Amino acid sequence: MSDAIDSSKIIDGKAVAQKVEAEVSKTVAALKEKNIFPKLVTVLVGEDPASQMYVRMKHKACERVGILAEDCILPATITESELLNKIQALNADKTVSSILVQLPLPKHISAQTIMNAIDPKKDADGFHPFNMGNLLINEEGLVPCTPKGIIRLLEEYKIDVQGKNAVVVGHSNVVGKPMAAMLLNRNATVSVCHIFTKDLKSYTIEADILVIGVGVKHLIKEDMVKPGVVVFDVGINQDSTGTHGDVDFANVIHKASLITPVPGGVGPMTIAILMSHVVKCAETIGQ
Ligand SMILES: Nc1nc2c(c(=O)[nH]1)N[C@@H](CN(C=O)c1ccc(C(=O)N[C@@H](CCC(=O)O)C(=O)O)cc1)CN2
Repeated sequence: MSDAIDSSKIIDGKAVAQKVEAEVSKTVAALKEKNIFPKLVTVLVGEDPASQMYVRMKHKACERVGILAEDCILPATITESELLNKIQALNADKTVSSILVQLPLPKHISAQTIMNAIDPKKDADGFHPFNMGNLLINEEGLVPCTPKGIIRLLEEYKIDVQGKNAVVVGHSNVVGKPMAAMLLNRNATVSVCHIFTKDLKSYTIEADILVIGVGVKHLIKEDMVKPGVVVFDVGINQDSTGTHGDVDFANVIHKASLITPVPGGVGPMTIAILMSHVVKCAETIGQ
């Protein structure tokens, strides 16, 4: 049963993303004074409508903050070695500061092989093993954008992580694993749950901070969380009734102290942080 919603509990990802973008715009303007023109090339393989939409959103964000954006659209039939050649050409192109390969890739291409080929200095997504490795040893440089966005939201809402029980549901390279590392770097006690976890509720019920990104609509119910929990919902599930998160928002909000909505929570932060990473790449390589 869902009662009236207390909007003071809703984490406003759009507003924080705007704040991040305003910071990025200033840095971009300062870089341009020094003849450094940050440029992002997005590589999109195939015609997945969701991926097309995310790439469009990234280009629009580039436009808002003054970053140059270029599209590289490739057919789903491209071979892995052809795609590797394209990445190598972008690595060698001195006008390109960042390269982003939109995921998922078609099944015949190994995403990890492609990530490994991107120059780590141009890796705005933070997926290269060099950048992931640095994250693990608490040398956070270019790190995956979604978990970094969640860290920024924790900071903006002044939520101390140290000593808290943080539960991450999902163990992908894009969200779950880097999220766990970032929380561990901030001295949370971290549990990572996934599809093979027995008795998910026995973990989520202990969470002070709960992050979920598994793509199962409303997996997290009110009875699975404790009062006061802070919830970050990374799930995007589309159906005929609209876009839904992995959390049963209308009911869980009554137990939570803070919670991200879907849409308008974590998603906009992913893109804003990406913008900040493009600038970071440009600063590092001087282009
Ligand atoms: N190379 C990458 N591929 C993928 C990443 C990534 O970080 N790098 N993450 C996801 C998709 N993604 C960005 O690429 C992404 C997903 C969702 C949003 C977003 O803002 N969503 C909106 C809702 C949109 C809707 O209605 O469907 C929101 O939450 O408000 C931004 C980026 C996988 N691939």
